[in-house]
Amino acid sequence: MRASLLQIAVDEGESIDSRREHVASLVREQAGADLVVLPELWTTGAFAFESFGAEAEPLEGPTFEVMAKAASDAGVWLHAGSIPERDPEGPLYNTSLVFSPAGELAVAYRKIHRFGFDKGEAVLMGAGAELVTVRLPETVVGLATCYDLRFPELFRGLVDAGAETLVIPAGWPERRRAHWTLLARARAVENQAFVLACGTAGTHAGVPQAGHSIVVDPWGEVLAEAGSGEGVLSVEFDPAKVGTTRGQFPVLRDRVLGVERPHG
Ligand SMILES: O=C(O)CCC(=O)C(=O)O
Repeated sequence: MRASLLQIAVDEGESIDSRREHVASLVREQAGADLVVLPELWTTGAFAFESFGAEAEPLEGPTFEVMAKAASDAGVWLHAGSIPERDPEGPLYNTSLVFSPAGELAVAYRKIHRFGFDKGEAVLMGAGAELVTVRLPETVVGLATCYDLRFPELFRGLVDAGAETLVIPAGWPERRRAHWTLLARARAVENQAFVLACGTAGTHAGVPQAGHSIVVDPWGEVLAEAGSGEGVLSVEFDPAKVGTTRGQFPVLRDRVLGVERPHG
């Protein structure tokens, strides 16, 4: 299976319409890949809190339309990163969109863990409440977004739902790059799954981004890692390695559930 992670920057001098077209053309250049992945909130920038409200879109808004077409033009599965979604009935959400090679929406995932403690996304957006997986021809993909990476129980839930490949778009800051690579490898090792984590390049809203998109195999080996600048991280991997790793070193089988917590 071949995946391309598009590590793009959010150039504040470029309009969002123009960025959509530019990203769509990068997706089209990946024709021949099986899966293409974009970062988190690449229309606004994950830290451009003040533009979330103004730039939020309905699920089937302009980013949806442009990305659906790009997926079908390229004939690829497209994880189109996330958008600030405006739910007409509720709050904003940080919502990831996955399109099939026919350009149809396969699944949408609303980020469960919002980042910022008492500020930013944590107060401006609602929390998703559902784990989401999607079956591709070669593997079952489990979805998570950026800060979700810090919460292992979410990933264990995805594995229990059948996930073999964990795809994580992000706008992770450079300041905590060491956590990003460490946690990506930890999620791969503990879940015996592939991790495809696509970060953002450059600086937006004054926050330098880590970049360093990374692909890790179920044994924890790094198959590919980007630098900090813009670029395409392309990688070939064998999804069957999940089954062989889980069969030969059956850690997941040894889970002990429901251990009592200490009292007092
Ligand atoms: O957890 C972190 O250090 C970064 C998380 C983040 O930037 C986000 O979720 O947008």
